[in-house]
Amino acid sequence: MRAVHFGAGNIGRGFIGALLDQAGYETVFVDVNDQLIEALNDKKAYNVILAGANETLNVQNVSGLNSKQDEEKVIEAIKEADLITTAVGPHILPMIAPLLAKALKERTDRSSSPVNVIACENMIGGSSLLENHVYEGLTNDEKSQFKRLIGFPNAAVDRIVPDQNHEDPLTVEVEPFYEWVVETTNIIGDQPEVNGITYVDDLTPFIERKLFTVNTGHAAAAYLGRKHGHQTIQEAMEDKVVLEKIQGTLEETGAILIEKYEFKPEDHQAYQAKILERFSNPSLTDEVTRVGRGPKRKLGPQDRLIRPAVEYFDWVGSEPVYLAEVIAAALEFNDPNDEESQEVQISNEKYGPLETLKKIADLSDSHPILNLVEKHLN
Ligand SMILES: NC(=O)c1ccc[n+]([C@@H]2O[C@H](COP(=O)([O-])OP(=O)(O)OC[C@H]3O[C@@H](n4cnc5c(N)ncnc54)[C@H](O)[C@@H]3O)[C@@H](O)[C@H]2O)c1
Ligand SMILES: O=P(O)(O)OC[C@@H](O)[C@@H](O)[C@H](O)[C@H](O)CO
Repeated sequence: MRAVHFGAGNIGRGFIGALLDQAGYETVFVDVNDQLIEALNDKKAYNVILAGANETLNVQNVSGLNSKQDEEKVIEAIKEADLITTAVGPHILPMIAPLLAKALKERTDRSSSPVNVIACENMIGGSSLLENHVYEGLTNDEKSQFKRLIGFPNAAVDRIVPDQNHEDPLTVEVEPFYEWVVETTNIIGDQPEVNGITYVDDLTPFIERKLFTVNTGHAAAAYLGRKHGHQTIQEAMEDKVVLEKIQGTLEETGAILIEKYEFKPEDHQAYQAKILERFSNPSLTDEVTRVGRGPKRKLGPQDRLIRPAVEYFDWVGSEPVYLAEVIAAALEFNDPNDEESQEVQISNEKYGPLETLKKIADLSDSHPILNLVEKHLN
């Protein structure tokens, strides 16, 4: 079986690539990083170290292509693929869509064999977003052909993979835990057979539980950790003041999730506890700058901070004070190497942080979250 995976980065190599190899796929990684592509073609294998578990997986049957320089080869690989996956980041999905569309058009012109495209990104509806971008340049006939042959099932992926620093650029150290949930609704043809994928009929509770617990908690640790002078998530978790605020934030998102999806409170508490333990994993060093990257995206209306903060008023009927503090810290997150954080800082200076927040988070002038956030702004 053959897979094409866009994004040979941390989650691409450390999670999706590893599971695809175990399931018997030959994987072509498509990326723009020449160092990674050359190393993949040179070695045809790489190591995934399970941090703290004393276990290393050797992932084989892999190769690399550059999405800009090897366009024809990417198209050929997509024509032959049994599965297509991505882990490039939500902002890159629109950029890979034109090449994907071109390749899928050539594929559907010649073959009636169906294929599924699974976006493994931290967002709600990642595959649907990619599908919309892929459909942008299609004629109505092409759209109906795609509807018949190309599935875009949405997914939730969970595994903490920090930024890497090894002599071999392909080696990747990951936490042992993982979860990959795929929605059956939009699958065309057979479900991809990958050990480790859990298929569900409705992804909504799974993606919301993951994004608004793992990623909201992580964002709290990163932004409040940075504010309190910490370099890593592990250091932030050791600071009692920060930890208490992370726990408070998770209680707020938990209250919404329990109410909305009727999760048993004790099950959700166990889920939260497991996540806090994962954040503290002493075998990992996860920089607050990685976890806090892209604050503009993370302050978006559907993302991990604003969506639960806004929903808290309706579902719980009181004020999300911890979420408000994290939102304020996200607005103040200043990493010179992070383009989005710099954009936010420039906007803060020009228009003020509340105006910046209103614009990024698409909030009305009178939204009650604004007053709560203001209390925590320096
Ligand atoms: N790292 C984690 O802990 C983790 C866990 C779950 C989900 N995710 C999600 O997975 C996605 C990737 O995150 P990551 O941590 O692996 O990031 P990363 O930066 O390590 O990897 C992204 C890869 O995409 C490549 N890329 C960029 N532009 C491209 C293009 N036009 N075509 C092909 N490849 C391109 C980059 O060169 C890089 O190798 C994100 O959506 C992230 O939210 C990450
Ligand atoms: O990848 P982002 O930027 O959306 O979020 C940063 C981290 O919270 C994230 O990568 C987690 O490590 C991951 O989602 C764990 O499953």
